[in-house]
Amino acid sequence: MSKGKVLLVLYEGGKHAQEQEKLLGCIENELGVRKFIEEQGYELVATTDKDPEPTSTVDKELKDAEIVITTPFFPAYISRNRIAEAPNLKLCITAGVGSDHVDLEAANERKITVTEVTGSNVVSVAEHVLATILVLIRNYNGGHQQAIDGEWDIAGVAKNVYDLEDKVISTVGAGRIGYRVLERLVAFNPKKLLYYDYQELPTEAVNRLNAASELFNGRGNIVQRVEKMEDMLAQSDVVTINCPLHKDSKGLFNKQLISHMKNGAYLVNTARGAICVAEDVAEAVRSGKLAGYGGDVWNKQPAPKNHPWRSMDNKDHVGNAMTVHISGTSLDAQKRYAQGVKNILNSYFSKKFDYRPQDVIVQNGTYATRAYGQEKKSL
Ligand SMILES: NC(=O)C1=CN([C@@H]2O[C@H](COP(=O)(O)OP(=O)(O)OC[C@H]3O[C@@H](n4cnc5c(N)ncnc54)[C@H](O)[C@@H]3O)[C@@H](O)[C@H]2O)C=CC1
Repeated sequence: MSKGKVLLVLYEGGKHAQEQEKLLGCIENELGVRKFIEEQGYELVATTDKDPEPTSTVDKELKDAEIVITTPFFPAYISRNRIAEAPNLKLCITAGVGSDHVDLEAANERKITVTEVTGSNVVSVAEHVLATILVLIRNYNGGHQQAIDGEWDIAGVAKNVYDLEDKVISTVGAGRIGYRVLERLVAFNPKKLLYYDYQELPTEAVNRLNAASELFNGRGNIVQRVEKMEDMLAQSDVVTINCPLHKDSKGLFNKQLISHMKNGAYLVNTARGAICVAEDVAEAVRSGKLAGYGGDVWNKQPAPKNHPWRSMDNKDHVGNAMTVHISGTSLDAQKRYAQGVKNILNSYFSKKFDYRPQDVIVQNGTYATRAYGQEKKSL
């Protein structure tokens, strides 16, 4: 019987892979799973060659791969066409969180299991959200640029510097990351913390945030769920997006929705680039409608050199806080999701299929989570 094949698609580490052995998420270090996979009698094929369909190495190897491991940081799109050309495919594993690069409907039709390492990088992302908000509202880039350019124009920087304290901050999506963002924001004494999510936060989770704000800031009752997105946006100084990419959230933040935001608000997106319409966001920053946009996710990754978010800025050149897709791949997160991938592989190889319930996105032809759209029913 021929060996089963595991296909692993990761980004290139180059010299960094030698310099930093903790960089498990790059192709050279292969999440540290090669020995384990080969001990199970499987073949491991690792590649960075994921585009274009249908002539890439990914396409060639999918023809007989049983398992495919991909990562959101360098997404190999497991499209409907690729699934159709992968007759042996049984399991997709996301090394990280967010499996929108897999066509979940097509996976369900084939009863392919799609898993991810839920929670492995939610703190990492929440910290990056806070950092991005602060870079923007503190006009950090403006001050730093002056410092390294030998300038000293205080007014030129201060005119775009605000405190986060006493502001209204909202999250689109109050799941594992969205909630951790709200937790961390309490320390900044916000006026209100709003969320928009078709899944309501448990009462105890809301009470916990309000109690913390009462304890630290002397003001409780700051958390509110807003039923209508536009109402939330109209009162928010800062909006952070923390929902998955699916058919209802794709292109959600377009010119029309952005028009409901406060003039001079900040928008932070560490969820998925395609939740925002790239050119509409760039135009909102250029026009000053948005005081700034920041995040680490792009609608195409790697982002082309001429992507509008690489050059967009406002008249004071302080409206852009973009980074490449790194928030969920800190070295701490890589250690967690590499271990999580190994645990999922073990559940598969052992034929127990005893995956952690929270790691399963789709299985046996149905959704195992409600996070990918309101109408999705849990198992
Ligand atoms: N930048 C990065 O490195 C990372 C990005 N992510 C992204 O963040 C997303 C969220 O991650 P988690 O919080 O762990 O997921 P989660 O599943 O715990 O929470 C997502 C929440 O969004 C809600 N939601 C779904 N569609 C919505 C919509 N249209 N409007 C409002 N809320 C909606 C769901 O009901 C759920 O409560 C992931 O799907 C992924 O795309 C996750 C990890 C790393």
